[in-house]
Amino acid sequence: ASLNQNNAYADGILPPNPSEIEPSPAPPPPKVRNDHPRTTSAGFDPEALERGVKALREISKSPHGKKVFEVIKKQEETKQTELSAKVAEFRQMKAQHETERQRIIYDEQKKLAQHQAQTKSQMAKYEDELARKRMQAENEYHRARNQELVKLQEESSIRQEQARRATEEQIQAQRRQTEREKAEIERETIRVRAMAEAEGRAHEAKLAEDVNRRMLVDRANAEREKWVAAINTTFEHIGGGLRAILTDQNKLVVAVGGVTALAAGVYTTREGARVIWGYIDRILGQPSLIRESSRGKYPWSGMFSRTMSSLSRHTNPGSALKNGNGFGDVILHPSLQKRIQQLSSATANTKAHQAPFRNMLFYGPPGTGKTMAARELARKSGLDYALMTGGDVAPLGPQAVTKIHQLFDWAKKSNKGLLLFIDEADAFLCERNKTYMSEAQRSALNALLSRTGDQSKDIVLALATNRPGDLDSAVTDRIDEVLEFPLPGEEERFKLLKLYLDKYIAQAGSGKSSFVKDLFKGKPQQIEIKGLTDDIIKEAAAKTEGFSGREIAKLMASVQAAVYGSENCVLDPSLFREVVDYKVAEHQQRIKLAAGDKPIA
Ligand SMILES: Nc1ncnc2c1ncn2[C@@H]1O[C@H](COP(=O)(O)OP(=O)(O)OP(=O)(O)O)[C@@H](O)[C@H]1O
Repeated sequence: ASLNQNNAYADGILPPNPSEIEPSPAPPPPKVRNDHPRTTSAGFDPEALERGVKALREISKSPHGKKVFEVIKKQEETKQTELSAKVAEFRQMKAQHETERQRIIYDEQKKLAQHQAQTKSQMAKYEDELARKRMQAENEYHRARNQELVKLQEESSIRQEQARRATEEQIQAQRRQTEREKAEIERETIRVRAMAEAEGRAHEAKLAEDVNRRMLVDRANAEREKWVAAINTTFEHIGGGLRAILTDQNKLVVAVGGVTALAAGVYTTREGARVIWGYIDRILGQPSLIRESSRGKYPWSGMFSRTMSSLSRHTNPGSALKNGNGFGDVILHPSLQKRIQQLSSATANTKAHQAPFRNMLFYGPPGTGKTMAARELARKSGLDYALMTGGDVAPLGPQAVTKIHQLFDWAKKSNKGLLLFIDEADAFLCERNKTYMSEAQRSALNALLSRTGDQSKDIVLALATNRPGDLDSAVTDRIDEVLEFPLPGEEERFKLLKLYLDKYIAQAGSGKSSFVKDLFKGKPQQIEIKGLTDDIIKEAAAKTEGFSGREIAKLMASVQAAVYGSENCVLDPSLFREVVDYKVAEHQQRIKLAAGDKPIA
């Protein structure tokens, strides 16, 4: 039985049972109270053993002893049978386990195969996808390339078109140039003819003059002889006198003393006059920084011009109201004009109430009428005005500070109050921490700042600049009114064209031009204007978009020159249009050059 049991353990069917491996101990005998235990020195109590031996002896003596052993044997056999059944049962279970394991392995392998098949199909799908994407990318690339090629072709055709247009324009420009040259040659021919005629006339005059000259020479000879005789007589007298002086010592001393005293007197008078004049000039004269002033160089020098201007205002009362709004010859956008008018009346009232003046800043592109507006503003507000240019300060070097103080001292002397207009203010009043600014310039700016620190009752400061952003912050802080002067709009250009047409062409050679000019230089030739309607001028105003007031004035001066260069001094629409077109092309060319473009050959 123990052998079978051991086999079952070895097969792993039965778990080892300690109770079965060790023989089960005999049931413990009933405990008897031992009041006097006999124990050895090692603590062993042999009493229980003795009781067991006694019980075994009793069993062997008993008649049923044999039976007891047999019962035990039978019990042992029953136990072994049970154990064999259990072993068989465990073997069956093991077989079942094996079957189950095989099934699981089979299932696992099946799953693995399925998984592999799935992976394979996914791989195939992925590769297919990749191939499709590759094809798509290739298609995209081809399409982009095609587009690029199309674009390049388009650009090349545009370039060809531009080149064709440029060539056409060049041909046209050359044609225009040829026409202009032809006109020039014609003009030159007329001029040469006129000169030849003039020369002929001059030759005739010369011949007549020769006869006159001969007569004059005869008369002059007679006159000369008369004078020579007179001089000879005079020198004879002087010689006699000198001889008398040299021979008489007293007379010689008196003569030498007299001449020396005379020379010393002349020298002293001349130097004294120079010193006194310098002093008067310093006290009363206009500072050198002022380029133009309504006060004149000396207090008395403006009298004549003031009288003349008031006379002309009386004889020609419309002169100040030329553009129909009482603003002289200045043509501005109505809103700007209104603002300046308000400012001038405010300034006039300020002066009447002895209140401090307000400083102004005019900014905008060059030639838009800033200086003219400042002059008009001063005139309308009843102030004197003085004009200086910021660019004049730097060349003065260390003297600039003195000159600035001199300027403000002079300005303070005006009884009416003075509008000090500083043109190109950015050249002088630019940011102080700029590296290229010299020490002298910085000091001059500081001098101006110190003189304008408080609100003044004598001086209105009006600054004009094309670059307001460059001004020093301390300067802009002193500004009360800021006015922008934009390029003239179409309506303003029309008015400007009419104004300068009237000034340079209609009035050219008429009695309205300056009296003094007429007196000394002779009248210019009168120009005849034919068929120049308002519509043609409006057309020119539309074409001259982007022109400043100065450019329009120059355009009309060019029209005047073209008219004088023409055969009969007549201004007709075709000549007017020709000059306008030429000037517009010139303006465009200038803009292109300014933008860094190359000029068209
Ligand atoms: N608004 C305008 N009305 C009439 N004429 C004008 C006007 N603007 C400019 N002009 C003409 O241009 C010339 C220059 O004008 P002005 O000196 O007033 O311009 P500006 O703005 O002060 O120019 P800059 O900034 O170059 O000093 C004038 O003499 C005048 O012939």
